[in-house]
Amino acid sequence: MSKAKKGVLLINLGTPDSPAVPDVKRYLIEFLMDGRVIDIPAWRRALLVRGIIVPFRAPNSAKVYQAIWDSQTGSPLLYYSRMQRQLLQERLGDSYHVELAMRYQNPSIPAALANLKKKNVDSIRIIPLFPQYASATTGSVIEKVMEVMRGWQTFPELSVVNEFYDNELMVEVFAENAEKHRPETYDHFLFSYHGLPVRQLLDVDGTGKHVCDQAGCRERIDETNKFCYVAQCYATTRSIAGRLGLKADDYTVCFQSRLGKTPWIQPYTSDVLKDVAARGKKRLLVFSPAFVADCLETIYEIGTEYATEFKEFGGETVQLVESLNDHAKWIIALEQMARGELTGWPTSERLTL
Ligand SMILES: C=CC1=C(C)c2cc3[nH]c(cc4nc(cc5[nH]c(cc1n2)c(C)c5CCC(=O)O)C(CCC(=O)O)=C4C)c(C)c3C=C
Ligand SMILES: [Fe+2]
Ligand SMILES: [Fe+2]
Repeated sequence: MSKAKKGVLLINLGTPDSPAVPDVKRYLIEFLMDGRVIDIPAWRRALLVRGIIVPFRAPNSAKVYQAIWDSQTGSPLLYYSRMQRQLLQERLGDSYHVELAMRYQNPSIPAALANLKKKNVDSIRIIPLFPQYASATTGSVIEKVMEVMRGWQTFPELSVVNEFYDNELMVEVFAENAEKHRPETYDHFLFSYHGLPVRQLLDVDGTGKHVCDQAGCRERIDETNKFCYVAQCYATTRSIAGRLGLKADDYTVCFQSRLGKTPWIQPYTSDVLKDVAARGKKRLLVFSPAFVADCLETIYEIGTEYATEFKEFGGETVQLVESLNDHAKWIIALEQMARGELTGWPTSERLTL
């Protein structure tokens, strides 16, 4: 008789099945029809997404996906995610079964959960692959898992790693990857996180009125703002900057990938690029610690688009710091999360950063 196993489910955001326009359209529709991503009434979302955003955006997105798509390995996000799953399975050994899913498209969450069910696992540890908690990412993953499992008759023990923004090994890998580029040869550092509409943060403290600048989210993280994406992004930044010995003046935190006209978290990366170029900075080293794998947002948006913009503003170089990808220490961090050695809940000591 085979022995009982523990289940682990890694979940990242998702990528199209191919960079062809119909596949990119299907991906964008599933992604942007998620009410946690475009958080407006369903009928308005349907009109906006199906009638305006997807028809206009898909051809251009497809071109960008074609630019980053590898002829052998396909989407970088899926390639590194598969590698992370494989390496984690090797570290955990036979008593664990590790599945990978994407919130949108494939491999799907229903398929991964069906595999775990077939294995009759004792427990499932869900690890959304987003260091900082956001309703649009981790929240959406949790909601989808709940929706799929609703019909199950028996439930294994369930747990979720909500966030790992202050994971020491993660910080160490970003710092080591930066050191390969000789940070002393750069004159400024950016920490560019994926942005969010500001209204998606209003309820992070349960008041419905949260305002990051009043709550001090850029300066500290504590019991009052522990679920705030902005507070977690700044906390990650302080940890990486501290590990590299950077002073507050040496770096700027910014937020990229704005979509639509509503206010998103500021400062926007484009504005910061303009500002630092105007201050005479020529060489930028850019961290992207909202992602655990290189993807369209790092390789193309930072490595190509922002690099071009910075040159137009008078700068010279934008160097992206490689993401966690298949780094051995990152796989150990995943192993610790999978084994429950790190719950993802910050302890009181870790809260005072
Ligand atoms: C921290 C992770 C992410 C957050 C937060 C997030 C929010 C968010 N994203 C969009 C719209 C788009 N994002 C797109 C790509 C994309 N986004 C993330 C991660 C986060 N998104 C990743 C990892 C990727 C890349 C996937 C890949 O295949 O490499 C895209 C698609 C590409 C494009 O057309 O630009 C869109 C659209 C919104 C609206 C949002 C918050 C509400
Ligand atoms: Fe995104
Ligand atoms: Fe905040």
